[in-house]
Amino acid sequence: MMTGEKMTMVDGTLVTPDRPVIPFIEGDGTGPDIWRAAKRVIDAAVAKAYQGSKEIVWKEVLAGEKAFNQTGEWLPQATLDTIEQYLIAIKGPLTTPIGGGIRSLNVALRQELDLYVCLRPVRYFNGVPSPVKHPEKTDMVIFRENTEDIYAGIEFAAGTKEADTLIAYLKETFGVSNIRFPETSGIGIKPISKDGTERLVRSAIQYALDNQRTSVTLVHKGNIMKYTEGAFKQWGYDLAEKEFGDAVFTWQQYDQIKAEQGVEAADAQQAEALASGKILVKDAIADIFLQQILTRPDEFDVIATMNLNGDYISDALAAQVGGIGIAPGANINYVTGHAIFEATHGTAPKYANLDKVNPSSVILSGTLMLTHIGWQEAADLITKAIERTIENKTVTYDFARLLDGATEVSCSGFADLVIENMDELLK
Ligand SMILES: NC(=O)C1=CN([C@@H]2O[C@H](COP(=O)(O)OP(=O)(O)OC[C@H]3O[C@@H](n4cnc5c(N)ncnc54)[C@H](OP(=O)(O)O)[C@@H]3O)[C@@H](O)[C@H]2O)C=CC1
Ligand SMILES: O=C(O)CCC(=O)C(=O)O
Ligand SMILES: [Mg+2]
Repeated sequence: MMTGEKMTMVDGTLVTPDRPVIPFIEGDGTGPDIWRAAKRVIDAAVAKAYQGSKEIVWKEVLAGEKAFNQTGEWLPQATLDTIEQYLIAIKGPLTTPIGGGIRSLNVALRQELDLYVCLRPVRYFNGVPSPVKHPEKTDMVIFRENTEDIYAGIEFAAGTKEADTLIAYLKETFGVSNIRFPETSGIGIKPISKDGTERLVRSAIQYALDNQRTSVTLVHKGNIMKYTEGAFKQWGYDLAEKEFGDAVFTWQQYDQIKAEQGVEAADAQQAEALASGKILVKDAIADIFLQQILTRPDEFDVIATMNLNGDYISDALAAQVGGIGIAPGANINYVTGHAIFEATHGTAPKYANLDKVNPSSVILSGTLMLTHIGWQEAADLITKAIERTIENKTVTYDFARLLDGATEVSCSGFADLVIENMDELLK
């Protein structure tokens, strides 16, 4: 049996041995198909980039249907303990039933390991069919808060003792009178904290600085949800100015200069700040943001937002660059070093075990993982090989159905071609 070593965090820096042990969760539905394909591509890229001097030692951990069938538990403690111990993991999608049954295992993993950033980069790959005229103008990186919001799962079904008690408490103690149908209302709670906002916005701005990005947009519905989403915006601006000082220029500063010195002075100071390379920290209300990412996507760069907005925005932006088949993601705690890499999409159950769907989202989540552990050469090799495979119009069904002259290949067939194209690139 192959032996490997644990990844470690030393003085805030991730240390990667040459043979790191990385736990993986296969996933439900199409998970096994796409995971098998992605694993082969990741292994091939590492082998080719480092000629055998580095290798990932995979360690399977169970979650979802496979875990339930084998252990009677959906998310065994042993899985959490193993990821906790080995720091980094990668997973296929896991099923969440609608309206009842178990709560999301995907969300549980993020909460249990306190993976507070959901990082979802959205970029265009040349040749991918897209519903917009200029998909290449979409190049954004979503920082979605991953532990709070309505997504925390604090909700009570209509007609239960808990819902009735909460509704009565709201009415009697706070004088709440606008629950339209109190007898038949379910109740959900939306916690948004200063701590949670600050660590998310801090990570987004730091990312923008480290990756030569130009702006960070705080996306919120703060006009309506004032003390949750509105507070997110306020805490975000305050954090930017307090912790990043001269490295940023905010719209809050712009408004202040405008109020004190007029619009021309504000425009001039903003122009000067941006010309000197400062990051612009701005905000957008979520509804107009969803219009503007379509009408003027080049005005947005890094996006910082709360959990539910981030969920919607991820799929909307993925569509602009060709769909969910090519949308990678990572759940990260930058302080402890824990991270779980996973596609943006779900289990697509109707395609399970057909060897059909696009494995790119999990493969590209693998490149995020390789970048995260410092193996950039292997990550770049995969990205270039995917670019070439798509340019050759050898694509899975999702792209083939929209692309004239395309050759449709299977999930595993796409992985084969990506691996072949790595060899071509290395010639
Ligand atoms: N992080 C996770 O593990 C996530 C889990 N889920 C869970 O997944 C389950 C199914 O969710 P659902 O809402 O149907 O969303 P899915 O993302 O699973 O699928 C929706 C549609 O997206 C397209 N699609 C998804 N994956 C691929 C792929 N790899 N290649 C090409 N096209 C793809 C398919 O479109 P088409 O029909 O047009 O071919 C599919 O029917 C639910 O239980 C949900 O809770 C959902 C999101 C994230
Ligand atoms: O956990 C789930 O089932 C859905 C989660 C989701 O859609 C997401 O995180 O993007
Ligand atoms: Mg989603």
